[in-house]
Amino acid sequence: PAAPAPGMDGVAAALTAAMAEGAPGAMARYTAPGEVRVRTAGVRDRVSGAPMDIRARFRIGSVSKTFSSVVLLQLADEGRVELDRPVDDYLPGLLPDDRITVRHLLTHRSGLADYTEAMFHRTVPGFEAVRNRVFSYQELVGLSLAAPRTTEPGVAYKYSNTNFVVVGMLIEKLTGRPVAEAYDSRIVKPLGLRQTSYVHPDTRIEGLRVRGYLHPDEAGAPLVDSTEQTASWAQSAGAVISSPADLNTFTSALMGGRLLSPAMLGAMTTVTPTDTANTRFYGLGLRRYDLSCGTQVYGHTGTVQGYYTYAFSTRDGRRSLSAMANTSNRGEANTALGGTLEAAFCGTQPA
Ligand SMILES: CC1(C)S[C@@H]2[C@H](NC(=O)CCCC[C@H](NC(=O)C[NH3+])C(=O)[O-])C(=O)N2[C@H]1C(=O)[O-]
Repeated sequence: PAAPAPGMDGVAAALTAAMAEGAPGAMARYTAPGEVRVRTAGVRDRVSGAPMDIRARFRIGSVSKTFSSVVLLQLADEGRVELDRPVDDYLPGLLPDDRITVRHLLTHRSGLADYTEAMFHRTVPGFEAVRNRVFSYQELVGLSLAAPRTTEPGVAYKYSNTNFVVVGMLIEKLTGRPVAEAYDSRIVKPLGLRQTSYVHPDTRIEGLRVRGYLHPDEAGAPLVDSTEQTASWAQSAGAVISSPADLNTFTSALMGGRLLSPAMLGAMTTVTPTDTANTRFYGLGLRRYDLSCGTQVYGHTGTVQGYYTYAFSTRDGRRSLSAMANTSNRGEANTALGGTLEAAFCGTQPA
Protein backbone atom coordinates (compact mmCIF):
# COMPACT_ATOMS: atom_id res chain seq x y z
CA PRO A 1 0.00 0.00 0.00
CA ALA A 2 1.20 3.51 -0.80
CA ALA A 3 2.59 5.50 2.09
CA PRO A 4 0.04 7.80 3.74
CA ALA A 5 -0.24 11.11 1.94
CA PRO A 6 -2.26 13.46 4.12
CA GLY A 7 -1.97 16.21 1.57
CA MET A 8 -3.63 14.06 -1.06
CA ASP A 9 -6.72 13.63 1.11
CA GLY A 10 -6.91 17.40 1.08
CA VAL A 11 -6.38 17.42 -2.68
CA ALA A 12 -9.22 14.94 -3.12
CA ALA A 13 -11.44 17.10 -0.91
CA ALA A 14 -10.64 20.14 -3.05
CA LEU A 15 -11.57 18.26 -6.23
CA THR A 16 -14.86 17.18 -4.62
CA ALA A 17 -15.49 20.79 -3.59
CA ALA A 18 -14.89 21.96 -7.16
CA MET A 19 -17.50 19.47 -8.33
CA ALA A 20 -19.91 20.63 -5.62
CA GLU A 21 -19.49 24.12 -7.10
CA GLY A 22 -20.47 22.95 -10.57
CA ALA A 23 -17.51 21.22 -12.22
CA PRO A 24 -18.48 17.94 -13.94
CA GLY A 25 -15.04 16.64 -13.05
CA ALA A 26 -11.58 17.53 -11.78
CA MET A 27 -8.14 16.04 -11.37
CA ALA A 28 -4.73 16.71 -9.82
CA ARG A 29 -1.23 15.27 -10.08
CA TYR A 30 1.44 15.91 -7.44
CA THR A 31 5.11 15.05 -7.80
CA ALA A 32 7.92 15.03 -5.26
CA PRO A 33 11.29 13.25 -5.38
CA GLY A 34 10.52 9.58 -6.01
CA GLU A 35 6.79 10.21 -5.68
CA VAL A 36 3.86 10.74 -8.04
CA ARG A 37 0.38 10.99 -6.58
CA VAL A 38 -2.86 11.34 -8.55
CA ARG A 39 -6.46 12.10 -7.69
CA THR A 40 -9.38 12.25 -10.09
CA ALA A 41 -13.08 13.00 -9.62
CA GLY A 42 -16.24 13.05 -11.73
CA VAL A 43 -16.35 12.82 -15.52
CA ARG A 44 -14.34 14.12 -18.46
CA ASP A 45 -17.38 13.79 -20.72
CA ARG A 46 -20.96 14.41 -19.52
CA VAL A 47 -22.52 12.66 -22.54
CA SER A 48 -20.56 9.42 -22.50
CA GLY A 49 -20.07 9.50 -18.72
CA ALA A 50 -16.40 8.65 -19.25
CA PRO A 51 -14.64 9.13 -15.91
CA MET A 52 -11.98 11.81 -15.47
CA ASP A 53 -8.65 10.40 -16.66
CA ILE A 54 -5.28 11.72 -15.49
CA ARG A 55 -3.83 11.01 -18.95
CA ALA A 56 -6.38 13.25 -20.72
CA ARG A 57 -5.56 16.51 -22.45
CA PHE A 58 -7.23 19.89 -21.94
CA ARG A 59 -6.88 23.62 -22.70
CA ILE A 60 -4.53 25.24 -20.17
CA GLY A 61 -5.49 28.86 -20.88
CA SER A 62 -3.06 31.36 -19.47
CA VAL A 63 -0.60 28.75 -18.28
CA SER A 64 0.34 29.25 -21.96
CA LYS A 65 1.70 32.68 -20.94
CA THR A 66 4.50 30.94 -19.05
CA PHE A 67 5.38 28.94 -22.18
CA SER A 68 5.52 32.21 -24.18
CA SER A 69 7.54 33.92 -21.46
CA VAL A 70 10.09 31.08 -21.38
CA VAL A 71 10.62 31.33 -25.15
CA LEU A 72 11.10 35.10 -25.03
CA LEU A 73 13.45 34.84 -22.03
CA GLN A 74 15.49 32.19 -23.86
CA LEU A 75 15.81 34.68 -26.74
CA ALA A 76 16.94 37.25 -24.15
CA ASP A 77 19.49 34.73 -22.82
CA GLU A 78 20.74 34.42 -26.40
CA GLY A 79 21.13 38.19 -26.64
CA ARG A 80 18.45 38.48 -29.31
CA VAL A 81 16.13 40.75 -27.32
CA GLU A 82 16.66 43.13 -24.40
CA LEU A 83 13.95 43.27 -21.76
CA ASP A 84 14.29 46.98 -21.02
CA ARG A 85 14.21 48.12 -24.61
CA PRO A 86 11.01 49.53 -26.11
CA VAL A 87 8.78 47.08 -27.96
CA ASP A 88 8.89 49.70 -30.71
CA ASP A 89 12.54 48.80 -31.40
CA TYR A 90 11.43 45.29 -32.45
CA LEU A 91 7.89 45.92 -33.73
CA PRO A 92 8.07 49.49 -35.07
CA GLY A 93 4.77 51.34 -35.03
CA LEU A 94 2.73 48.52 -33.49
CA LEU A 95 2.11 50.27 -30.17
CA PRO A 96 1.24 53.94 -29.77
CA ASP A 97 3.70 54.52 -26.90
CA ASP A 98 7.40 53.82 -27.35
CA ARG A 99 7.86 53.90 -23.56
CA ILE A 100 6.29 50.41 -23.38
CA THR A 101 9.17 47.96 -22.94
CA VAL A 102 9.41 44.19 -23.38
CA ARG A 103 9.56 43.82 -19.59
CA HIS A 104 6.33 45.82 -19.24
CA LEU A 105 4.59 43.18 -21.38
CA LEU A 106 5.90 40.27 -19.32
CA THR A 107 4.93 41.93 -16.02
CA HIS A 108 1.47 43.17 -17.12
CA ARG A 109 2.61 46.78 -16.57
CA SER A 110 2.21 48.05 -20.15
CA GLY A 111 -1.19 49.67 -19.65
CA LEU A 112 -2.51 47.97 -22.80
CA ALA A 113 -6.23 47.25 -22.34
CA ASP A 114 -7.40 43.64 -22.28
CA TYR A 115 -9.66 43.13 -25.32
CA THR A 116 -11.30 40.08 -23.69
CA GLU A 117 -13.14 42.30 -21.20
CA ALA A 118 -15.43 43.56 -23.97
CA MET A 119 -15.22 40.34 -26.00
CA PHE A 120 -16.50 38.16 -23.13
CA HIS A 121 -18.63 40.71 -21.26
CA ARG A 122 -21.58 38.42 -22.03
CA THR A 123 -20.09 34.99 -21.46
CA VAL A 124 -21.89 32.62 -23.85
CA PRO A 125 -22.79 35.08 -26.64
CA GLY A 126 -19.23 36.37 -26.51
CA PHE A 127 -17.81 32.87 -26.71
CA GLU A 128 -20.17 31.74 -29.48
CA ALA A 129 -19.23 34.85 -31.48
CA VAL A 130 -15.53 33.94 -31.52
CA ARG A 131 -15.30 30.15 -30.99
CA ASN A 132 -14.85 29.53 -34.71
CA ARG A 133 -13.23 32.83 -35.63
CA VAL A 134 -9.61 33.24 -36.63
CA PHE A 135 -7.94 36.48 -35.56
CA SER A 136 -4.56 37.85 -36.62
CA TYR A 137 -2.34 39.10 -33.84
CA GLN A 138 -2.71 42.56 -35.36
CA GLU A 139 -6.53 42.36 -35.08
CA LEU A 140 -6.29 41.47 -31.40
CA VAL A 141 -3.89 44.35 -30.74
CA GLY A 142 -6.25 46.60 -32.67
CA LEU A 143 -9.13 45.58 -30.38
CA SER A 144 -6.99 46.54 -27.39
CA LEU A 145 -5.89 49.89 -28.82
CA ALA A 146 -9.54 50.80 -29.43
CA ALA A 147 -9.93 50.91 -25.62
CA PRO A 148 -8.27 53.39 -23.27
CA ARG A 149 -4.93 52.45 -21.77
CA THR A 150 -5.21 51.34 -18.13
CA THR A 151 -2.01 52.89 -16.79
CA GLU A 152 1.09 54.80 -17.83
CA PRO A 153 3.78 52.28 -18.84
CA GLY A 154 5.51 50.68 -15.86
CA VAL A 155 3.41 52.40 -13.22
CA ALA A 156 1.08 49.61 -12.11
CA TYR A 157 0.21 45.92 -12.56
CA LYS A 158 -2.92 45.41 -14.65
CA TYR A 159 -3.33 41.93 -16.12
CA SER A 160 -3.98 41.98 -19.86
CA ASN A 161 -4.03 39.20 -22.45
CA THR A 162 -2.88 41.80 -24.97
CA ASN A 163 0.58 41.77 -23.42
CA PHE A 164 1.12 38.13 -24.34
CA VAL A 165 -0.34 38.55 -27.79
CA VAL A 166 2.43 41.10 -28.34
CA VAL A 167 4.91 38.63 -26.79
CA GLY A 168 3.80 36.15 -29.47
CA MET A 169 4.39 38.77 -32.16
CA LEU A 170 7.86 39.43 -30.73
CA ILE A 171 8.71 35.71 -30.77
CA GLU A 172 7.61 35.39 -34.41
CA LYS A 173 9.49 38.55 -35.42
CA LEU A 174 12.70 37.49 -33.65
CA THR A 175 12.65 33.85 -34.82
CA GLY A 176 11.01 34.33 -38.21
CA ARG A 177 8.87 31.29 -37.40
CA PRO A 178 5.39 30.63 -35.90
CA VAL A 179 5.21 30.44 -32.09
CA ALA A 180 4.16 26.80 -32.41
CA GLU A 181 7.65 25.97 -33.68
CA ALA A 182 9.29 27.87 -30.84
CA TYR A 183 7.23 26.03 -28.20
CA ASP A 184 8.07 22.73 -29.90
CA SER A 185 11.80 23.20 -30.37
CA ARG A 186 12.52 25.05 -27.11
CA ILE A 187 10.16 23.39 -24.60
CA VAL A 188 8.01 20.48 -25.84
CA LYS A 189 10.71 18.40 -27.54
CA PRO A 190 13.55 19.03 -25.05
CA LEU A 191 11.27 18.10 -22.12
CA GLY A 192 9.47 15.27 -23.95
CA LEU A 193 6.03 16.78 -23.38
CA ARG A 194 4.18 14.25 -25.50
CA GLN A 195 0.72 15.47 -24.50
CA THR A 196 1.42 19.17 -25.13
CA SER A 197 0.61 20.98 -28.36
CA TYR A 198 -0.19 24.37 -29.78
CA VAL A 199 -2.77 23.97 -32.48
CA HIS A 200 -4.18 27.13 -33.98
CA PRO A 201 -6.69 27.54 -35.50
CA ASP A 202 -7.74 23.85 -35.44
CA THR A 203 -10.67 23.56 -33.01
CA ARG A 204 -10.24 19.96 -31.87
CA ILE A 205 -8.34 18.49 -28.94
CA GLU A 206 -6.71 15.40 -30.43
CA GLY A 207 -6.42 12.14 -28.52
CA LEU A 208 -7.80 11.37 -25.07
CA ARG A 209 -9.42 14.64 -24.07
CA VAL A 210 -11.39 16.30 -21.29
CA ARG A 211 -14.53 18.00 -22.55
CA GLY A 212 -14.97 21.51 -21.13
CA TYR A 213 -18.27 22.93 -19.92
CA LEU A 214 -18.93 26.66 -19.72
CA HIS A 215 -21.39 28.02 -17.15
CA PRO A 216 -23.71 30.63 -18.70
CA ASP A 217 -24.26 33.91 -16.85
CA GLU A 218 -27.93 33.07 -16.30
CA ALA A 219 -28.47 31.00 -13.14
CA GLY A 220 -29.80 27.55 -13.91
CA ALA A 221 -29.12 27.74 -17.65
CA PRO A 222 -27.63 24.52 -19.07
CA LEU A 223 -23.85 24.11 -19.38
CA VAL A 224 -22.37 24.81 -22.81
CA ASP A 225 -19.90 22.27 -24.23
CA SER A 226 -16.99 24.59 -25.08
CA THR A 227 -14.43 21.91 -25.94
CA GLU A 228 -14.03 22.78 -29.61
CA GLN A 229 -12.85 26.30 -30.31
CA THR A 230 -10.09 27.93 -32.36
CA ALA A 231 -8.81 29.72 -29.22
CA SER A 232 -7.74 32.32 -31.75
CA TRP A 233 -8.76 35.08 -29.33
CA ALA A 234 -5.93 33.80 -27.08
CA GLN A 235 -3.13 32.27 -29.23
CA SER A 236 0.22 32.95 -27.47
CA ALA A 237 -1.74 34.22 -24.45
CA GLY A 238 -3.74 31.03 -23.95
CA ALA A 239 -4.05 28.40 -26.68
CA VAL A 240 -1.73 25.62 -25.48
CA ILE A 241 -3.19 22.15 -24.84
CA SER A 242 -1.50 19.90 -22.29
CA SER A 243 -1.97 17.26 -19.56
CA PRO A 244 -1.32 17.03 -15.81
CA ALA A 245 1.92 15.09 -16.23
CA ASP A 246 3.30 17.45 -18.85
CA LEU A 247 2.47 20.46 -16.69
CA ASN A 248 4.28 18.84 -13.75
CA THR A 249 7.28 18.25 -15.99
CA PHE A 250 7.18 21.78 -17.40
CA THR A 251 6.97 23.69 -14.10
CA SER A 252 9.49 21.39 -12.40
CA ALA A 253 11.94 21.75 -15.29
CA LEU A 254 11.49 25.52 -15.41
CA MET A 255 12.04 26.01 -11.68
CA GLY A 256 14.78 23.39 -11.67
CA GLY A 257 16.81 25.54 -14.07
CA ARG A 258 16.55 23.36 -17.18
CA LEU A 259 15.07 26.05 -19.47
CA LEU A 260 16.73 29.36 -18.54
CA SER A 261 20.06 30.62 -17.24
CA PRO A 262 20.16 31.16 -13.47
CA ALA A 263 20.21 34.92 -14.03
CA MET A 264 17.19 34.84 -16.35
CA LEU A 265 15.25 32.51 -14.03
CA GLY A 266 16.12 34.97 -11.26
CA ALA A 267 14.63 37.77 -13.36
CA MET A 268 11.54 35.68 -14.09
CA THR A 269 10.95 34.99 -10.41
CA THR A 270 11.50 38.61 -9.34
CA VAL A 271 7.94 39.47 -8.44
CA THR A 272 5.71 42.31 -7.31
CA PRO A 273 2.53 41.88 -5.25
CA THR A 274 -0.79 41.68 -7.06
CA ASP A 275 -3.06 41.44 -4.00
CA THR A 276 -3.42 43.44 -0.81
CA ALA A 277 -2.87 40.33 1.32
CA ASN A 278 0.65 40.06 -0.07
CA THR A 279 0.20 36.37 -0.90
CA ARG A 280 -0.11 36.64 -4.68
CA PHE A 281 2.68 37.99 -6.89
CA TYR A 282 3.62 38.26 -10.56
CA GLY A 283 7.06 38.12 -12.16
CA LEU A 284 7.79 37.67 -15.86
CA GLY A 285 4.88 35.59 -17.18
CA LEU A 286 4.93 33.72 -13.87
CA ARG A 287 2.83 33.84 -10.72
CA ARG A 288 4.10 33.26 -7.15
CA TYR A 289 1.71 32.09 -4.47
CA ASP A 290 2.85 32.30 -0.83
CA LEU A 291 1.07 29.47 0.98
CA SER A 292 -0.01 29.38 4.61
CA CYS A 293 2.80 26.97 5.57
CA GLY A 294 5.46 29.38 4.26
CA THR A 295 6.06 27.49 1.03
CA GLN A 296 6.34 29.71 -2.04
CA VAL A 297 5.18 28.13 -5.30
CA TYR A 298 5.72 29.44 -8.82
CA GLY A 299 3.63 28.80 -11.94
CA HIS A 300 0.48 30.05 -13.56
CA THR A 301 -3.27 29.72 -13.51
CA GLY A 302 -5.56 29.33 -16.49
CA THR A 303 -9.15 30.17 -17.27
CA VAL A 304 -10.44 29.29 -20.73
CA GLN A 305 -13.99 28.44 -21.69
CA GLY A 306 -14.69 25.13 -19.97
CA TYR A 307 -11.38 24.70 -18.13
CA TYR A 308 -9.70 25.95 -14.92
CA THR A 309 -6.03 25.05 -14.47
CA TYR A 310 -3.34 25.44 -11.79
CA ALA A 311 0.27 24.51 -12.58
CA PHE A 312 2.85 25.30 -9.86
CA SER A 313 6.20 24.09 -8.52
CA THR A 314 8.45 24.92 -5.57
CA ARG A 315 11.38 27.24 -6.33
CA ASP A 316 13.77 24.29 -6.62
CA GLY A 317 11.40 22.40 -8.92
CA ARG A 318 11.47 19.32 -6.66
CA ARG A 319 7.73 19.39 -5.93
CA SER A 320 4.95 20.24 -8.38
CA LEU A 321 1.19 20.21 -8.62
CA SER A 322 -1.08 20.44 -11.64
CA ALA A 323 -4.86 20.58 -11.21
CA MET A 324 -7.78 21.02 -13.63
CA ALA A 325 -11.57 21.30 -13.37
CA ASN A 326 -13.59 21.08 -16.59
CA THR A 327 -15.77 24.12 -16.10
CA SER A 328 -15.40 27.90 -16.07
CA ASN A 329 -17.32 31.12 -15.48
CA ARG A 330 -17.84 29.68 -12.01
CA GLY A 331 -15.51 31.48 -9.57
CA GLU A 332 -16.43 29.27 -6.61
CA ALA A 333 -15.32 26.18 -8.53
CA ASN A 334 -12.03 27.88 -9.40
CA THR A 335 -11.44 28.86 -5.78
CA ALA A 336 -12.25 25.32 -4.63
CA LEU A 337 -9.81 23.87 -7.18
CA GLY A 338 -7.16 26.29 -5.89
CA GLY A 339 -7.42 24.50 -2.54
CA THR A 340 -5.31 21.73 -4.08
CA LEU A 341 -2.23 23.95 -3.70
CA GLU A 342 -2.44 24.34 0.09
CA ALA A 343 -3.36 20.67 0.45
CA ALA A 344 -0.56 19.33 -1.73
CA PHE A 345 2.27 21.66 -0.71
CA CYS A 346 1.29 22.21 2.95
CA GLY A 347 -0.22 18.81 3.65
CA THR A 348 -3.39 20.33 4.99
CA GLN A 349 -6.23 17.97 5.77
CA PRO A 350 -9.74 18.65 4.48
CA ALA A 351 -11.75 20.93 6.77
C1 LIG B 1 -6.56 36.26 -15.14
C2 LIG B 1 -7.44 35.12 -15.66
C3 LIG B 1 -8.46 34.69 -14.61
S1 LIG B 1 -8.26 35.63 -17.16
C4 LIG B 1 -6.90 35.26 -18.19
C5 LIG B 1 -7.11 34.29 -19.34
N1 LIG B 1 -8.44 33.94 -19.71
C6 LIG B 1 -9.24 34.81 -20.34
O1 LIG B 1 -8.92 35.96 -20.59
C7 LIG B 1 -10.62 34.31 -20.68
C8 LIG B 1 -11.63 35.21 -20.00
C9 LIG B 1 -13.04 34.75 -20.23
C10 LIG B 1 -13.27 33.40 -19.64
C11 LIG B 1 -14.75 33.13 -19.41
N2 LIG B 1 -15.37 34.15 -18.56
C12 LIG B 1 -16.31 35.01 -19.06
O2 LIG B 1 -16.67 34.99 -20.20
C13 LIG B 1 -16.86 36.00 -18.06
N3 LIG B 1 -17.86 36.88 -18.68
C14 LIG B 1 -14.83 31.80 -18.67
O3 LIG B 1 -14.89 31.83 -17.44
O4 LIG B 1 -14.76 30.77 -19.38
C15 LIG B 1 -6.44 33.28 -18.48
O5 LIG B 1 -6.38 32.11 -18.55
N4 LIG B 1 -6.18 34.19 -17.48
C16 LIG B 1 -6.61 33.90 -16.15
C17 LIG B 1 -5.40 33.62 -15.25
O6 LIG B 1 -4.30 34.06 -15.59
O7 LIG B 1 -5.65 32.96 -14.22
